[in-house]
Amino acid sequence: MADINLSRITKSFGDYRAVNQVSLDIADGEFVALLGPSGCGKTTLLRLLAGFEEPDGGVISLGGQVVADPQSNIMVTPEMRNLGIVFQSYALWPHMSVARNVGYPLEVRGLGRAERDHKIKAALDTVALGPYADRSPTELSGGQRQRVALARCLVMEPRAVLLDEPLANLDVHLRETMQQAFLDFHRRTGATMIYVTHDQAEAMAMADRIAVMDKGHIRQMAAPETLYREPADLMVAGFVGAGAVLPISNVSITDDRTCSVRLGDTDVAARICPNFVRNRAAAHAGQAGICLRPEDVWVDDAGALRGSVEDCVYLGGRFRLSVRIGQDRDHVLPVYANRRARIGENVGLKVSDGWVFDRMQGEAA
Ligand SMILES: Nc1ncnc2c1ncn2[C@@H]1O[C@H](COP(=O)(O)OP(=O)(O)OP(=O)(O)O)[C@@H](O)[C@H]1O
Repeated sequence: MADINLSRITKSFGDYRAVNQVSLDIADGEFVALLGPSGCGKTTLLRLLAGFEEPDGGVISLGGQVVADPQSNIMVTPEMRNLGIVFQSYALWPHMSVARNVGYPLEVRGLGRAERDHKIKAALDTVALGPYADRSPTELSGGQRQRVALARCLVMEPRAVLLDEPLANLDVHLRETMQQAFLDFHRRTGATMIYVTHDQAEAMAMADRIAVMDKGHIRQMAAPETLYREPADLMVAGFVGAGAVLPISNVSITDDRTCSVRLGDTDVAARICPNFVRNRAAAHAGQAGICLRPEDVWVDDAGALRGSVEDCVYLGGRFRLSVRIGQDRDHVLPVYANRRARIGENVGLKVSDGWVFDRMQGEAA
């Protein structure tokens, strides 16, 4: 397997820049998710990596080999890049058995029967489909078909595996099972994996790091827990995880890591984004925002932050409320509670943590 480096990659379709100056370093064996809303450029970036699209500018390297560099007229074809690709449609041949589907790329390469059979068996065992070798793909469930597609990509011993929304066609229950199958596959093979999705829960559950994309740019690339706890900007804060971002005007910076924020009639201690500390002006220009996650806000009768309950959903073990707060009641916070609340009920809230950042950060991008 190989590391992957993208340096200032740009790709336009007509006047539209689908991928804009994207740089990424992915380590050998890493599982990276490309996450972002529809049309943000995820698939285009994957196609550029695979060699189905040629960049307008920038350099792509796989395992130290430059595979695309328009300035030097380098464009290595998809076949020569040796990448495994798994799409949401499984692209299996219905008239071939599972084993033949998996072994077909080896047949095309001209490998002998014995070597092929050995590799097919190993690949099917990796995705726990050994006993299904003689079946037709039409006799398999959607999840099993996707595992055949994974095995087919594994027999080629690719430098990396690219996955484009591979679970999009599966129902919710099967998606969870398959997430585990992908994780097992990653652990067993140590493959470098790049996984495109617009589903943040899927990305959070599987990836070592997530690159959040928006309008052709990478907004932030970090471990899932860092994206969740320390989003770099408003887009990331809103896209990753449940929570709310409230505009705030009264921020007292305590030190490089913490500050105190006025929320309603109460002061809340919060963590602070390093960019924000450097750009203290943001605090005074009305650009500051606080990101509050539901687990950091609790209903407490003694809480000085007051609001009215708009919604109450039982999650098993606890309730999730939507509480409207603010002088003009113009913000809604997702909040956890131990008891059911009435719609319209006036409740007190306690805030145990928050993340303060510049809401305008990256807006010009
Ligand atoms: N071949 C093409 N010709 C013209 N425009 C294209 C082409 N491919 C992609 N685009 C445009 O580039 C932008 C990015 O598309 P892309 O498919 O990369 O987005 P995405 O993030 O994968 O979206 P989705 O999650 O909906 O698949 C979109 O606005 C799309 O319409």
